[in-house]
Amino acid sequence: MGNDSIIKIRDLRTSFFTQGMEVRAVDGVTFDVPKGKTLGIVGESGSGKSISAMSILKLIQNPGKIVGGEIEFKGEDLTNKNENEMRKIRGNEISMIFQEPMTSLNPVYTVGQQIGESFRIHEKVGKKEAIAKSIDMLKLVGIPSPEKRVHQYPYELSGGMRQRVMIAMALACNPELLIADEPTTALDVTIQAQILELMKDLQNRLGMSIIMITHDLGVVAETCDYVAVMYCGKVVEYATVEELFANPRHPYTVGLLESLPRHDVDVEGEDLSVIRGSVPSPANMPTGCRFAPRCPHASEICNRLPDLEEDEHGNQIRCWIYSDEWDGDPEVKVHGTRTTQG
Ligand SMILES: Nc1ncnc2c1ncn2[C@@H]1O[C@H](COP(=O)(O)OP(=O)(O)OP(=O)(O)O)[C@@H](O)[C@H]1O
Ligand code: NI
Repeated sequence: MGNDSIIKIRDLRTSFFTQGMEVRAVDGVTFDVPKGKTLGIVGESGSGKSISAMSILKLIQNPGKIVGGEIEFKGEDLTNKNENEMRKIRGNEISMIFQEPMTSLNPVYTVGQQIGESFRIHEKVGKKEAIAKSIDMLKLVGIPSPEKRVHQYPYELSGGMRQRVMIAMALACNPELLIADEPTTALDVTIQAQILELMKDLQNRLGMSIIMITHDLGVVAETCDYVAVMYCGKVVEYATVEELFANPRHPYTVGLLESLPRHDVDVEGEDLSVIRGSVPSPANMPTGCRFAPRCPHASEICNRLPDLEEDEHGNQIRCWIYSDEWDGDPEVKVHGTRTTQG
């Protein structure tokens, strides 16, 4: 990967300090986003996906704090930048789409004022030109009658329209990196498919890189080139989307895939295989592999924390099974970590 990455995250750590305790929301996260590609970040609720994204933009607020690591964007470490420098990067070189469009759009400004603000700040254009450019953006994201819509307020639009406006805002500055945090979760499936299609199309035309945060593996399969699987603030597996689905290595990834409803087999009356147990609480975090208490293959060595190691395919896996030191069932190493026949 290396040099053709738009952003390289190295050992990123973000913690919240509450009630005399350190909650390590992001606990040593490492990943790259190759230029012009889409990286999906998946994982159960609370695994640190959104906090990772907010850390990249340095939007973490008290009692949260980035406590370590590097965020190398176009060769520069963002962790060293001050608020002024970050403001020039946000909504310019890197922009973000948040999950809930209604809370991210300002109810007292028109669509055009909000999209246009980006042009006025970053390109220093006048009011009229900003509106004209906003209309172009609305066209780009497929909003009908943009000349009318540009003067409307957020409450006058449907949920799908508002999410398109959010995308238009995020794209107004022609960002090199777009971070989309569950951009379609709140929308119905038809609109969801349209929005994802639109993002892909815009990526092809504008050449931007995307970080797509989702817990929907269907969305990942449709939109991503690479995937980082997160568990308890750590990346446990990083692979191309093809490899991840065809050849998942980490037992947690396998569990996620096995918990997907399958359309090819009749599962009626059968329990869907879901990962046993639940995510450990921050106060009770295992010191070894975070997934060990839920892992069907856990062995003695899993009491130690495994590193994220690259294998011969360039995939990265944080699991002892794939190391020379593996002391558990040797069969697992040979036949993989699947618990059911695939
Ligand atoms: N304001 C806060 N104060 C204390 N802890 C926080 C705060 N915000 C987040 N956390 C901690 O960070 C962890 C990761 O949160 P994050 O929002 O990144 O999860 P996520 O993977 O995006 O989950 P979801 O899929 O539900 O959006 C949480 O489990 C929580 O322990
Ligand atoms: Ni989140």
